[in-house]
Formats: sequence, C-alpha cells, structure tokens
Amino acid sequence: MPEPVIAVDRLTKDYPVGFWRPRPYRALDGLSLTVSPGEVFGCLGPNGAGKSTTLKILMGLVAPTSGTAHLFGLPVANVASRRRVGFLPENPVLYDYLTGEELLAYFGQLCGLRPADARARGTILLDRVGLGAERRMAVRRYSKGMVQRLGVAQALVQDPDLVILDEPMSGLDPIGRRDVRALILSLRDEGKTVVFSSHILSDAETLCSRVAILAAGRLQALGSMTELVEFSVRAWEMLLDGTSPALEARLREAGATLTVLAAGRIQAHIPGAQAPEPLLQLASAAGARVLSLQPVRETLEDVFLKHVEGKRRDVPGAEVA
Ligand SMILES: Nc1ncnc2c1ncn2[C@@H]1O[C@H](COP(=O)(O)OP(=O)(O)OP(=O)(O)O)[C@@H](O)[C@H]1O
Repeated sequence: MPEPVIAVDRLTKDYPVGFWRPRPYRALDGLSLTVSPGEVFGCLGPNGAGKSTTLKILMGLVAPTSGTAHLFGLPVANVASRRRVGFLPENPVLYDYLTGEELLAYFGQLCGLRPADARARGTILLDRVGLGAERRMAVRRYSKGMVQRLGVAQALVQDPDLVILDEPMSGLDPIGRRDVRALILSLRDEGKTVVFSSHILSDAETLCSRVAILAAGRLQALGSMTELVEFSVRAWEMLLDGTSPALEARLREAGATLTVLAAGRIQAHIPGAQAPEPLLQLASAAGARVLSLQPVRETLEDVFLKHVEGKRRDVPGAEVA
C-alpha cells in the first residue's frame, strides 16, 4: 500500500461560540479517513457539516481540538507538509487591483519560482482555466465565476501533487462547471491527487473515485461509488407522446404510475428491473410515440439524502435575538 497523501485520525474541532460565556460547539467529531495518491476524493455534506473545517485543518488554517492530520506523512502543524499542496479556499479573496496575469506571477514567485518562470506558468494556467483572453484585466472587473476560475489557477501555480478545492463549482455557470470537471480529470490523469468539497452530487458521482459524506460533524458514509450506490435497475421511466385516456387507463392497470406533463404527453414510472416490453408494445399499438425509455437506479443523491436527512443541527449562538 502506498503511503496515504492524507491521513486523518479521530479529528475533532470545537469552536467557541457565544460572546459573554463562550461554549464549545463541536463542528467536527472524530473524523478518520485516508486519501491515497492519484485519487479524486469528494468531501460531501449539507451546509454546516464540517467540510470546510476539515479542509482548513489540513491547510493549517484552523487548529484541531484533538486528533491528528497528516499530509504526505508529515503532521499538518509542520509547514513542510504543505509544500506539495495547492488550495482553493471557499471564498477566494484575491488582490483585485492586480490583473490575473500579475496575480499569478506574484503567487508563483511567492512559491519560489523565478519571475520569468512564474509569468510563463501564469500564462499557461490562465489558458487552462479559460481566462486567457482576460489575463490583462484587473481582477476587480472579474465576475464571480471568473474569480473562481482564477482561484483554481492560483491553487495550481506551484504544480502541486495534492490539490484541495473547497467548493470549486461555486459561482460557476454550466460551462464553468464543465471546464472545472474536465480540469479535475486532467489533474487526475497527470497523477495528482484531488480532494474537493461540493454540494453538487452529480459532479461528485462522475468525478470521484471515493467520497466521504459528512453530516453534523460526523462521518456518515465513506467509500467508492460501487460500494455506496446500488447500481441495479429498480424501475423504468418512459416518456410518451400522443397518448389517449384509454391508453393511460391501460398503463395504470398494468402497474405504471403516470405523470401528465401536457395533454397527450405523459411520463410513466414502471417498477421492476425488467425492461417493460409489453407496455412499449401497448403504447405503440395505441398509436403513441415513445420519446424515451430510461432505467432508474439509485443515485449518489439518494444515498446522500438517506445519510444526511434529519441530521442538521442548530448552531448555538445563531438564534435571532
Ligand atoms: N469560526 C467559527 N466559529 C464558530 N463556529 C464555526 C466557525 N466556523 C465554522 N463554524 C461552525 O461549524 C460548523 C461546520 O462549519 P463548516 O464551515 O466546516 O461546514 P461546511 O460543511 O463547510 O458548510 P458549507 O457547506 O455551508 O460551507 C457549522 O455549524 C459552522 O456554523
């Protein structure tokens, strides 16, 4: 077994909350997990689950109350553990009077690159995150999605082996999300380890080799997609056009649950793993058109909801006065 890139053991964080008499609030409760080299690992959970707290502890931005965290075998309290790590914080705040190009050149030099190398690396990264055309624009003129893309670029400036991205899809339009998905896969193909937090479960499902689901500061589930998600077909969904009331009645009798989308257009949910051949024939014989037929299986979203529902907590001190 290769040495884990990340090793977290019984990690716990209590934040003090309240002004006059601060009380500890347990944001993270005994989290243990490891991430191996080359993995794309998703840290999932509802708001307040403890995802950012975990990533901040790894980055040395927050000290744990108890437990241990190691990067590349070194404790996170040791700055050297982060030499090979790039980080995108949840809300990147960048020097907005600089241009994208100047900012990346500056960060590159902070990471030890020579000025010319830092500039060259910045140019490559701006192209890679789709900001090549805006590289001479002041960051204060960037949209939220452009700042997010620039944040991703700064995380890659020192060509890290481990990339930690806190909500990388936040603020991105569908094209931006697609680009970041492609970027994460290309980082994986280069042999890098990527850890990201997200609320977008479909992204996690397509990108991650493994995910951790957190809720209320505790690990609720950990594993690969095949370990967590039941991939077998449970039902079928058929979209039909040109149906008649008589056909709809016969489909219901045959066990389908119908949703009427418009007059003569219905969605039929048919339970069972077998492809619904008899109902297809019934529909065609009655002159209806089958627009689509899709198997229904469990998704990561179903698994997520199963693990997190009912596990939201109130934060002490958050009451409205
Ligand atoms: N500095 C702080 N002081 C007090 N409580 C905090 C602090 N930072 C976070 N918390 C609380 O700790 C809990 C976990 O917060 P965290 O930011 O880690 O959650 P998260 O899973 O990243 O949530 P989100 O998806 O909303 O970003 C939350 O209840 C939050 O209110």
